[in-house]
Amino acid sequence: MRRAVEPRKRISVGPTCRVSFLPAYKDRAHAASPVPPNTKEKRRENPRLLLLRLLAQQHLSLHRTPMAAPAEIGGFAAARMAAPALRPAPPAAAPPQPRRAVAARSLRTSTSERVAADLALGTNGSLSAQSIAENTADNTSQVVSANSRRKSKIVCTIGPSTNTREMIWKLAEAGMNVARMNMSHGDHQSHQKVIDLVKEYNAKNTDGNVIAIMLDTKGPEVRSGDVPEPIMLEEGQEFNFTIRRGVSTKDTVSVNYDDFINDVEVGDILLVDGGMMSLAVKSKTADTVKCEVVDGGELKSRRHLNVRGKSATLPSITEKDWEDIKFGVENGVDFYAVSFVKDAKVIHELKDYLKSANADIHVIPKIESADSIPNLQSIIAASDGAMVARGDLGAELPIEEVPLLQEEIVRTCRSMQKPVIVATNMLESMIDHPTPTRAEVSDIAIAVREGSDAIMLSGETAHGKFPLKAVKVMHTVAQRTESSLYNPTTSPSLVARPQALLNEDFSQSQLSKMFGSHATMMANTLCTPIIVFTRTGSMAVLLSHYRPSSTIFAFTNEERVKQRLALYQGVVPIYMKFSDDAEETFSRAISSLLSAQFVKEGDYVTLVQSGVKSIWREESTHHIQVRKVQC
Ligand SMILES: Nc1ncnc2c1ncn2[C@@H]1O[C@H](COP(=O)(O)OP(=O)(O)OP(=O)(O)O)[C@@H](O)[C@H]1O
Ligand SMILES: CC(=O)C(=O)O
Repeated sequence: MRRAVEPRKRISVGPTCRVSFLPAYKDRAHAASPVPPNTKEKRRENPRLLLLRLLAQQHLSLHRTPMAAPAEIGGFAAARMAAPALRPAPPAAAPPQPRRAVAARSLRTSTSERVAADLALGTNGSLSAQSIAENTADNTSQVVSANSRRKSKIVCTIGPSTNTREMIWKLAEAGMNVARMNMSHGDHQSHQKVIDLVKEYNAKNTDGNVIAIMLDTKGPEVRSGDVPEPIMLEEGQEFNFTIRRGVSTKDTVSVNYDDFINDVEVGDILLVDGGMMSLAVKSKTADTVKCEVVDGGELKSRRHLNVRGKSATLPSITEKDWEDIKFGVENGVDFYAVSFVKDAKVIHELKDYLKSANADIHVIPKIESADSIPNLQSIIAASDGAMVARGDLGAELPIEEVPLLQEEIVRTCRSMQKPVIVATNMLESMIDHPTPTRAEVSDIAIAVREGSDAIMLSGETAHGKFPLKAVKVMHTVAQRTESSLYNPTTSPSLVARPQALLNEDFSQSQLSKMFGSHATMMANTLCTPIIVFTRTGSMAVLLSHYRPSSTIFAFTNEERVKQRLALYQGVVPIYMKFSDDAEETFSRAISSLLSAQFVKEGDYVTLVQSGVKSIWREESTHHIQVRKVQC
């Protein structure tokens, strides 16, 4: 059954119709604005008005033919030149138009010779410029509902507290977006169980709650051996680490790495569990490192050891990691989080392997090694995102560097349009307590404000006492922080971006960027969610990069793409088969959003349709429409 979008008929209109739309919108926009509309000067400053006029005069959508036609560039050049003329025209040039003519609901530009804006007219003639302006200005409820969806994604580490069917379901319902399996713990059998449970959940929940699977490699980490029970380390006592296997006494324990003896020097500081305990190296024998405890505590089984300021000389991907990577390929996981990456070479090596194995798995390097910092740009450029792995980062480098590095890594990923995860200790106290510290709450808020795509829970969900409460706290804090960030009327940077883009070359990717930016502005201005149709995921990723104020509902006909998009900020990925008939596809998409109660009758939605494999037509197309949802 085809339903859900308002039937419409397109009419080509000239500039007068565009002008007729603007005064009605303008008056309404001013009515909602704190600035009284009583002078032309003040009208000129109204960002909403300026934006709407820009959109209309730039003939918003770009229609690309496969060959880059000079006319396309001309279209944009014309738009640029038109910009100064956007100032309010003298009254004589902007006569009031009949309200019936309205309807800037569908703004479309062809950049062939015909450069025209198609303005859609509702068949009942009811959607006037005034009505859309009213709807926009009085659209508070839609803004609230569209924004009430959390945009930052939550990664949960699955461990003994959460590796059951019941807990995976509850975590998903509480807000988990990505399930992380740490290959430093457990075995393939236990991880297989988790993968199967997550896949079962995904198969049963097809309405937008998608859980991606991330396999986190152990990497070249140095760990102490198993101990039958925790060993208490007291400040000032002597304690030894030996490369002999299976040793566990009250003053000596094994390490799993033979070159530990060579990597460590007298005077080094050894950190246990990222600094929870520390020891100073006093002397060495052929197989044992003798230390004095600086900060004591309980040494449990398989604790992580770092040497302050040094990376281990092990290869970034160890033999165990290759086994785990193959396990990931067999199970079709969505992401690898790769531990202790030092340079881009290892990313290329892994990607080459994945290509040869025909495995479409994205690679997220964990930035945690001291050696990785000088190579940050090239590592991220070679990858599909990054994780700020603050635990080891703060052990290999001075702890006070962590916030600055976090900011830099987030910024670098954002500039390359790659997703970034901030990880470790986010709600550490909730491993044992049902409420977080205020500092932890602020930490989440900072990660969200910095623009991270995802925030991660480790021990909180893996072995903590309150895994569900931790997810709920993370959800609530992220959502509250976002509500202070995504206010279209106070986001001037969104208005500034296109000008920067105009200075770039008009390659296909630049046009896509410009289009994504415009679509974001349009959705922000009209306070609508965005619906994007994407076969490869790239336009959804681009829209996520521009951080629109409302949700991005990304419809894709590729399961892999749907899974992967679960990590991206603001994106709700939904699988759907595309019809050959674009209208049919739109209608089905709106119907599924209606039945999942993501939208309701009367809401406006911004439909974004673009890319080289567009559903709209054969050739590459960029197209934006705003439509009203009707049952
Ligand atoms: N699959 C698992 N099986 C058993 N215990 C686990 C599992 N995953 C995690 N844990 C427990 O939860 C703790 C926190 O998990 P996390 O993933 O942060 O590991 P980690 O060892 O602290 O550090 P890293 O993230 O650097 O590998 C672990 O130290 C371990 O005790
Ligand atoms: C996540 C992780 O491995 C770390 O923070 O060290």
